[in-house]
Amino acid sequence: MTLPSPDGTAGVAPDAAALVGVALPKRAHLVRRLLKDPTAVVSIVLLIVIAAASFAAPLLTSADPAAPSLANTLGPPAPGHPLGFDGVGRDIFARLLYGGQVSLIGALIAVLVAVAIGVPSGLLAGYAKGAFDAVASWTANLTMAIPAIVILLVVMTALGASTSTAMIVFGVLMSPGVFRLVRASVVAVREELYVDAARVSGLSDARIMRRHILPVVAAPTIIQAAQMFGIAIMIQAGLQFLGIGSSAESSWGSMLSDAFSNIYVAPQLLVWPGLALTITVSAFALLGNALRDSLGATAIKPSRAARRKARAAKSAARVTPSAKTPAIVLSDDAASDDDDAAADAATPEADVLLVVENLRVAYPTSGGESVVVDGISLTVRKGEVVGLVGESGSGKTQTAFSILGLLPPEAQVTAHTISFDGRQIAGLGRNAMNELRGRRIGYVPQEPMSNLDPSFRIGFQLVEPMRQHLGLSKAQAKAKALGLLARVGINDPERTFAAYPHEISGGMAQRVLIAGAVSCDPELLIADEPTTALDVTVQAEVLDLMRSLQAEREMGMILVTHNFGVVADICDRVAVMQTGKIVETAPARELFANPQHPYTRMLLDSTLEDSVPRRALAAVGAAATGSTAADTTLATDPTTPTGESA
Ligand SMILES: Nc1ncnc2c1ncn2[C@@H]1O[C@H](COP(=O)(O)OP(=O)(O)OP(=O)(O)O)[C@@H](O)[C@H]1O
Repeated sequence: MTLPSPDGTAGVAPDAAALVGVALPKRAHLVRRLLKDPTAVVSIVLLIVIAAASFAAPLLTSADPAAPSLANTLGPPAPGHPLGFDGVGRDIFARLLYGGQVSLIGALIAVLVAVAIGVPSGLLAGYAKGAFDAVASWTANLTMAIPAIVILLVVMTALGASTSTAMIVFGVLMSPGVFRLVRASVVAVREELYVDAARVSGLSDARIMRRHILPVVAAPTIIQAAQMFGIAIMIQAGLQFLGIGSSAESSWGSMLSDAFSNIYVAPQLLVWPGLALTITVSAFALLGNALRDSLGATAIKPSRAARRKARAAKSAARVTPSAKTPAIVLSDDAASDDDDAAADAATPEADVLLVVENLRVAYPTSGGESVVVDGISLTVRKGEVVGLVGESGSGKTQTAFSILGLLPPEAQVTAHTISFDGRQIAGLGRNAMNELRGRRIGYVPQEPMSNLDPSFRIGFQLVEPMRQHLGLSKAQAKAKALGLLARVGINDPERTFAAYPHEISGGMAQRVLIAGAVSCDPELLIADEPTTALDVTVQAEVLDLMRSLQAEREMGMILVTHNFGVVADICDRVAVMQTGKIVETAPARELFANPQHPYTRMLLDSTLEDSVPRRALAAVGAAATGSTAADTTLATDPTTPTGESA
């Protein structure tokens, strides 16, 4: 007896696995594509005819499929009995039609049970991971390891020979296949940056699941369900053939059984149930294949290059914000240090927006721990732009993610304080952080393309957080989104609003993300290398946009960068990071004029050394950005070293 393989990659739906991570296209597109595929059309027509004939059986024949007649035993076709009689004189045509009902309903029961168990458990296990995932995966493996036929025999013996019971049990036995496939789909998609972005924008887990995860899970599940239908029909016929199941029911399996008992005298009895089974099962298999082709071809996937870039960015940062965030342990002297930090700011405390004091982030290693942020302190005032500068691996992103509460669960985070607008946010629960992220703290990521969900239009992705955080109606949120798109310099906001991410350029995508980040009027914006992934000609424009948005909204801003050109262009104050420590903090002008720390001098030297100042690209560009020629050179021609610091 064939059951779905444990990993969902062979057995019931070998090809469904290829669709892991692929979103379900719009229904109209799918139907149109299916109708263009002759295989799909033939299989759908066949299935409709079979289902219609089965369920219209009382209209098509007046014969009783279960009434034996010794006088008609193995009788030939007769008026009203077009296919003749079986070994006990029952009408074959009636049995064939009513048998179709039993087969289709039985298969439907099995598939519904498998999907009802497999989909929710797979979603939960893949999304939440942890203990539930471990227990569910273990249970699925165990269930797959037990021979289905043995379980069916035991259950049927204990509960009675009913086809429905057998199919419910079979559905339970098939559910691990669905579970594995759904779990794999969820695991694949939850690692996508656009899911991280949705989390950063403060969307709840339920919404992320419904909007971003479920559409991706739907495609492979539908394909697998089509394949499971065929298998369930075969299994059900097999059980009936073996005599397991109700003998009062007409079924294709029991017709086969009867045909085998009379194989030497009336071998033609095999033809009708054999044909019915072959055609129905083949139609389901062909439909599954056609669905796979249609879903695979129409699904909108991020380009390979975008995926490669996203992977590279992820492995460089090795940060995977997860649904679970590590608890931030507050040091005992939190209150007093909080005050100290605010005092350090040398401005009235009312101006202080963010205070980070003595933040430390470490990861367990085989030999102990690796400290990636080592006791840093940072203050951001209202309306101030603080640059966090340092070479690759110095801990900038880890610092930003600590503030956003997005470090992976294995991170060990301690801090005297992380306070936002006077409120301690270190160690806040997920819901409380969701209230802050996206609403009061915006985030602009490094990888514009990967942070937009490829299966949703731009407009939808902009509107959703505004509706959730600001309680706007659809129309209000759309109006605001269009205004924002225009504000961030997108020429045709309506067109971009209606576009999918693959239909816009990287520069436009970054503008869209900036629009999204400021859409709920945050007081603090954290921008993690927002121009790194962009073409140099677009970098200056995007920086200019960020600077003007920041000024007009008086947002505090942390700008993570390794580019001193960007710092010169936009930052009021700069904190220089080296191997997890802040080695120097100074107003930007002072830092450039008189760097104190040797590491800062080294970074500045390596940025400026030997670089030939270029003329501004065009007077318009310089005027637009308000930059000097030297600024433009710095901003567009960075030569900052990128070696991993120890
Ligand atoms: N999950 C993790 N486990 C162990 N180490 C990690 C993890 N995530 C990040 N790190 C390490 O933390 C250090 C700081 O990483 P971080 O991403 O903050 O650097 P960065 O200064 O932002 O660099 P870049 O400019 O390349 O993004 C790096 O050495 C990185 O390898």
